Amino acid sequence: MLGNFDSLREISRNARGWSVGSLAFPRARSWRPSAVSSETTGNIDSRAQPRPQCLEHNRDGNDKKITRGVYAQELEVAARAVQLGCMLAQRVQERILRKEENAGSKDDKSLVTVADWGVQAVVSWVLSQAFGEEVSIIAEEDTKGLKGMNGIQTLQRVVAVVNECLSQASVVGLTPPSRKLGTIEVLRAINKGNSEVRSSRSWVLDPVDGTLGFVRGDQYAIALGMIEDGRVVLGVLGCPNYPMRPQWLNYHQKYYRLASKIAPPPPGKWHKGCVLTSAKGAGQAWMEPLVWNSDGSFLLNPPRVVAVSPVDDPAQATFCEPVEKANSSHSFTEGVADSLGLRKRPLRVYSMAKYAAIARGDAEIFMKFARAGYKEKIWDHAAGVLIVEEAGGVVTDAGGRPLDFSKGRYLEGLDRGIIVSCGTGLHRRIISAVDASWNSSKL
Ligand SMILES: Nc1ncnc2c1ncn2[C@@H]1O[C@H](COP(=O)(O)OS(=O)(=O)O)[C@@H](OP(=O)(O)O)[C@H]1O
Ligand SMILES: [Mg+2]
Repeated sequence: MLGNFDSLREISRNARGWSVGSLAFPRARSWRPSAVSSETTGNIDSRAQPRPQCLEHNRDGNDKKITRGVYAQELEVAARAVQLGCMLAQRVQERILRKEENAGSKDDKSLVTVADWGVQAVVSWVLSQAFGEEVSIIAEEDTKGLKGMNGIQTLQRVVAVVNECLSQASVVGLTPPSRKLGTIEVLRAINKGNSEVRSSRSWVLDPVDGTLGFVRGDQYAIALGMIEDGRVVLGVLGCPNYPMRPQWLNYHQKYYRLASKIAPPPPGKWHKGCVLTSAKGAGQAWMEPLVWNSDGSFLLNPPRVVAVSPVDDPAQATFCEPVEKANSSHSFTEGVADSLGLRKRPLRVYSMAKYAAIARGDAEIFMKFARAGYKEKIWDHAAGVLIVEEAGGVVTDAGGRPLDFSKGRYLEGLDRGIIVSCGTGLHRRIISAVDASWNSSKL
């Protein structure tokens, strides 16, 4: 196993592929031409863009590799880890909807499920295999809820789903562990998410962002970022239920599921689910569609470039916000929307799928104004901010300052709220509108 990130430069390449730590990546894994056909990608996006130049074709034409700057290897590992997390979470969500699994609550009364712990264990395991046991991971979950009489049964289900998922790691091009992980190993993997923040490099993980949406069968996200010297340098955002047709974002997933029962999507074609990726300085963001199989696994599709919307006229803009007004004041954003001249009704979506909507150009604005005293956590924003910025968007607090990821687990010093938009012109207008409405608001 490689001991540290510097060792990544020593990544070994051989005839079969390459490896990072003890993870082997087969040479022609997910970007074989067979997985690239329009049959499997479906009607991905009417705004689909030409293949990015960063997708290099090898001379034999049978193998494609992605080079995404200095963080290419980290991004590759992170994307695979999040894809595995998507598989795990989606299976648990199905079980919750079939009432075979349920959610519990944490000390702060927020929801937690087998998927929150399971995804954290899987992502942490993959990162440790790739970058060594001393990798620093700052993640949302701890193992308190897995202790005691009540916790032990949940823990058994977490261990089972983690092993179920890791046994299928080859779906994402990773080598499954040689034997099942034991309870102690799973607990250790989850606990690794409580590392101290490092000044050099720390991974930041929200294993299931938007847990409320998750248990309600709706949108949620798996968000993994990497912070280096206080700046987010890499982001991967898995959105397993993100619809191929963005207009479906307006509806709860239960309608989508109903429609899918009446007219099932053709097998092997993309209809929902994607993983967005980018790295600092790439100047681009990518989306990998997930083509779900009936057994809860998926086919990987080649990444394609996504970009923010070119719209800068507020009258044409769509703005998104959290579903729960406890998480962001709907009445305040209504006032801002009014004074900005936004005409469309707000798009209320659970989780960081809102960042995905901005990066993909499906919406132009995302605003979040939490109640006074609430401290935003870095894992709820890191991956989304990086992806939106690299896709051409802007993210600041309401004072127009970049979010500060250098102060530990929280976004310290945040001025009022978070504003995400597709461009600087629109962004300036939003900030002015927020200023104009602020003093008369009760926030
Ligand atoms: N009181 C309060 N105010 C502001 N924000 C809060 C608050 N409580 C929680 N959270 C964080 O919001 C995350 C969920 O954000 P969403 O945009 O998905 O909200 S919503 O569920 O659609 O309303 C949610 O992320 P998850 O815990 O991962 O679901 C929290 O980190
Ligand atoms: Mg969250």
